[in-house]
Amino acid sequence: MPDLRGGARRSKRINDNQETNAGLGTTAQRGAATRGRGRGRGRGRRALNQDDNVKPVGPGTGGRGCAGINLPVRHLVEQPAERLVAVEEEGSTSPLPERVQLGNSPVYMLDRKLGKGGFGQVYVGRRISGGIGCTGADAFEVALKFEHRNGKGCSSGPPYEWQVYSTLNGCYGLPLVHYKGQQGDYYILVMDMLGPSLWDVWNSNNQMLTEDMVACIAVEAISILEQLHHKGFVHGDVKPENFLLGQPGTSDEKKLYLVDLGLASRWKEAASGRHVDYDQKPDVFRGTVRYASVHAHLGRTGSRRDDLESLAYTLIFLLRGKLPWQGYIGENKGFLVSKKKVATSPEMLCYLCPPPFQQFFEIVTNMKFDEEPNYSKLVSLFHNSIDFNSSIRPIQIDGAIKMGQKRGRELAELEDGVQLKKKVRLGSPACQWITIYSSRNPMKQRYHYNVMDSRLLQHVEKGKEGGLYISCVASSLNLWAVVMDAGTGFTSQVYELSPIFLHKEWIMEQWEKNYYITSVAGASNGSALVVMSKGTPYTQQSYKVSDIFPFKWINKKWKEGFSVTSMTTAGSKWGIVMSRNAGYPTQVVELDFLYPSEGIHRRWEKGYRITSAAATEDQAAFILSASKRKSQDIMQETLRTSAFPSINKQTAVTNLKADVCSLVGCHYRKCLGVLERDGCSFAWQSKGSRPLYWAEPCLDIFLERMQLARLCANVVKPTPEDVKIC
Ligand SMILES: Nc1ncnc2c1ncn2[C@@H]1O[C@H](COP(=O)(O)OP(=O)(O)OP(=O)(O)O)[C@@H](O)[C@H]1O
Repeated sequence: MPDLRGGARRSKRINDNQETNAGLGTTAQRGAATRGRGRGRGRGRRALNQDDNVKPVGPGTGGRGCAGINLPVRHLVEQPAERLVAVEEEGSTSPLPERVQLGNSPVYMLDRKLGKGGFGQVYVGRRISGGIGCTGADAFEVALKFEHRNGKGCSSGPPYEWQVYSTLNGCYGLPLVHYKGQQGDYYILVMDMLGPSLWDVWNSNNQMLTEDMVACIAVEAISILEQLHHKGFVHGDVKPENFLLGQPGTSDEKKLYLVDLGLASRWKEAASGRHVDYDQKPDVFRGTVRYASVHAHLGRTGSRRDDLESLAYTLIFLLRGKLPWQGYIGENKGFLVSKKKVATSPEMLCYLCPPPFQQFFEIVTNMKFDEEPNYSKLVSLFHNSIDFNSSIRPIQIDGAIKMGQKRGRELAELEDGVQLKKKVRLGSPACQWITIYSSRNPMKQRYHYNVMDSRLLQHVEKGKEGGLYISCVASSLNLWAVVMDAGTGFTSQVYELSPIFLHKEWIMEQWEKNYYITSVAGASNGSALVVMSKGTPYTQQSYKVSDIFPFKWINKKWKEGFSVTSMTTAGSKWGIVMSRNAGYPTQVVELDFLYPSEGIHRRWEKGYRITSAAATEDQAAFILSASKRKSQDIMQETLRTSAFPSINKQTAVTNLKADVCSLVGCHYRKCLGVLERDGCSFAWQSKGSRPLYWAEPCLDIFLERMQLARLCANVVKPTPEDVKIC
């Protein structure tokens, strides 16, 4: 994941972060290319093209928080990645106005500084005359938030936060905004003045808060978020610095407020009331690295679950004084932090915290993208930590009390709910095969696995004799898995097993002969198996080797009309092959530390199907494509197993409980299942809810093998009409 690691480096070394291209062309043009002159990517060129356009931007560079200061990375949705990087210095050195008057507002004199974030500076504004009370439009002191017109949030006009405040003004738990306008070089918000932030309180309390206090913060923060979510927004930057108490010495001094709506976004569309669509853009990060949800690190569209996950980190931080991912520095800080978040089990994270905090964390990290949080259930978790009948509390919990009518009942239901859900963060990595099965017309197919280098030729030659071509290759523990089948449409095929990942000279030689890469696998020792075929629809091809998942490069090539057609890894290196005319009008990527089950299901629902997959020890990436054909017609399922899913493993189809992946076997565009015995293979597939089978070479063998197949989940004995003889 390039942007999480934040730093594909420019490289002149062959096979390191290199992009190599090929296309159909004349011999003369090819000649030019091999002499290293051709850089064009248009038709007719085959040129070596070092990639000089992948630069570090995004989550990895995003979390630039200095020690103690957690500055957010902010941008508007859909802005290009290049514009996402937070700049810490103030937008300008223009002096702030000494007096502020916006429209018909009172005149305020600038007084002491209240705080400063990555985007604005906040000062006390004291009315030069009149004023009553501490809050409200007539208050004699207000908070003035200044953002310079050249500041990073104001490139296209007033800060985005203004729009959000316009919609949300008056929402429970948010400070009231009384005036807004531009004066000189500054956009200025006039709002109620508040007191110290939870960060300040934590700091002045020996960097530790009591359970009682944090439990009160928890329930009140949940109720504030509920109100905000109810209005259709998510906050997007929940952290101790953004929770403020009321002014000291006033009746609001123990009241909790949430400030800074600069990263707020809609989870619900204003017009239709529908939940916004799921998407993942791995080069987009919004939030503050220390408290951001893992989904936010991965560039997924923000939704209600993300605010709650950030709240969980906030609470644990206030209680324990530290989070396990503090202390990372450098340009890949974002990647390291998100990796650590996934690798930290709830038990480790909540060590020494009272049980409700762990339960809260487990519930919110289990939530689906569009799941409606059960706020009152979440509040009820802290029921035993707070004396709801006492009026003396470290933090007012008026909001939580109002919403808490159902607490008793919810608490009982909660017990089951917590236990039923599976854990998403195991804290330890696992090693898995991920096999992708797609329905398609009957055809002959064969697979070999645990193949040593020296045995590869023998298997491939045998398949070739039977008219099969390699359709898919993968590697585990330096052994190869090869799928060969009769339905590839290839007319000729070559392959090379090379100690180099990927062997450019050989690939370019084959490109010269009009072969295109059709599958590729890298082993952990760095060697690679590259298969190149004739008879593909491709007209041009380009590949890239990178130390990080090269999303930016992929994105760039998508815009040039290429699609990802093969993908693999060797150790931590990625190898991506992209081709023109692959027949995929659109592609999306799912990238995660775990198998991204929810994302894949959401993409499936939208008609995408997995067409490439690869994984390093840290990350798994899936490319899903919308096909020109109705891709909804192709059924697809994935299988995760600890060993290659050979016959015996078929029984485990629905019983797998594995969660973390680090190996990928990709077996796609094929049948739903493949069984093989005595050199013969047969496949089963299901159509709709009714299973359909075919077998070769004859029905008897098929039926005998069904004894095995019947062990498979969802497989029933076929009726004669179901059976087609090949
Ligand atoms: N209404 C207020 N009353 C008192 N202090 C405030 C108020 N609003 C903000 N502050 C102080 O100013 C700081 C910065 O404000 P805010 O978070 O809105 O700015 P920002 O630049 O958008 O911050 P960030 O970098 O977190 O996005 C807050 O952390 C807080 O300490």
